[in-house]
Amino acid sequence: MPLSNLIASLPIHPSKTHCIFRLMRILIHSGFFSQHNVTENQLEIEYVLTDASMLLLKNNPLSVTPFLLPSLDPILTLPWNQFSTWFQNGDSTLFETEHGMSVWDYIGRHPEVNHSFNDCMASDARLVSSLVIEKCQEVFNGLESLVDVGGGTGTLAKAIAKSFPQLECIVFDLPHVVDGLQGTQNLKYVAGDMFKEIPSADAIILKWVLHDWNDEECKSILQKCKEAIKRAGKRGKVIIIEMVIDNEKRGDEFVETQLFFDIHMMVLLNGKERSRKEWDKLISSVGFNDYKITPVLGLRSVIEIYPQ
Ligand SMILES: C[S@@+](CC[C@H](N)C(=O)[O-])C[C@H]1O[C@@H](n2cnc3c(N)ncnc32)[C@H](O)[C@@H]1O
Ligand SMILES: O=c1cc(-c2ccc(O)cc2)oc2c(O)c(O)ccc12
Repeated sequence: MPLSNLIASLPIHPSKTHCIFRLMRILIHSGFFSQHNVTENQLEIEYVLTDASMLLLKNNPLSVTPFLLPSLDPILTLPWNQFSTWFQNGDSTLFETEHGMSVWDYIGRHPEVNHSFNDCMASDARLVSSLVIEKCQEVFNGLESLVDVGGGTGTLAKAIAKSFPQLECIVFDLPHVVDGLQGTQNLKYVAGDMFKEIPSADAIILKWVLHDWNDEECKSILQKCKEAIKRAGKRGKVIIIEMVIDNEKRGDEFVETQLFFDIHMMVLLNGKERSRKEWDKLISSVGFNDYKITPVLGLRSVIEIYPQ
């Protein structure tokens, strides 16, 4: 779209029209638009969407807007003002300093936030599911049963159950997340607490769960996963979908986004993004002796871990 059309189609005051060129200039610089033509006349500059901005379109089924918009909610932005207080008190997160309780208690007590959080996660899971199914088919070969632990409202498990109809899938999450949700022929919902007991299966999937917790909590979750796959009788595995911070192999902007997400986890959830070395230490500390990292999901990787 030429700048002249863009200005004409926006409901802005005439005194502000010159600001659109400057806004578009920084959006080009940050990769959300590119310039289609070369011209000396600003009003004739034509802008086109990039891969990044395509993901923000409302009518794109893989749109990430439902994930990004809640991030601007004051419930999530106000805790960022608490760094100074938080560094001097004993609270485990800045979220707790701001709201007086953990994210999980807050979500459990506010149904509208529970709803928006689950939508946010479902939006991310839609994008990741399409990539996992397209690029990681072999991860699911030979499996008969799978539990998506902390699987939210089941977006990822539903996509896997549909693509692999021989696979019996369970979405396991807290009662306020899964109660009342309807399963399908090869997918059911089970409510419970992953720190107590996880249903048995050949494989456990943990997408965006471990980065919510500290190392000790992750060890307890992985221990419960190990017991669950042992009870199923086969060798089994745990499939983790998370970031692997790898400064040596990745570009600066890529690592910067991962490091920023790490601070997001510090603000909200006493969790963290882990480097290759930290994953290695965590995985081996729970007696998983073999693992494979496949970095095919943009900022995230598929990490398959196997018990002894
Ligand atoms: C960040 S969300 C990830 C959701 C989903 N895996 C995804 O990536 O879209 C973490 C999930 O863990 C669940 N969770 C938190 N504590 C849990 C517990 N003790 N037992 C089971 N699930 C839990 C939350 O309810 C939430 O759905
Ligand atoms: O990006 C997020 C946001 C949240 C979140 C949203 C709404 C709330 O009231 C609290 C937290 O939680 C996240 C999360 O648990 C995660 O694993 C990744 C990203 C986010």
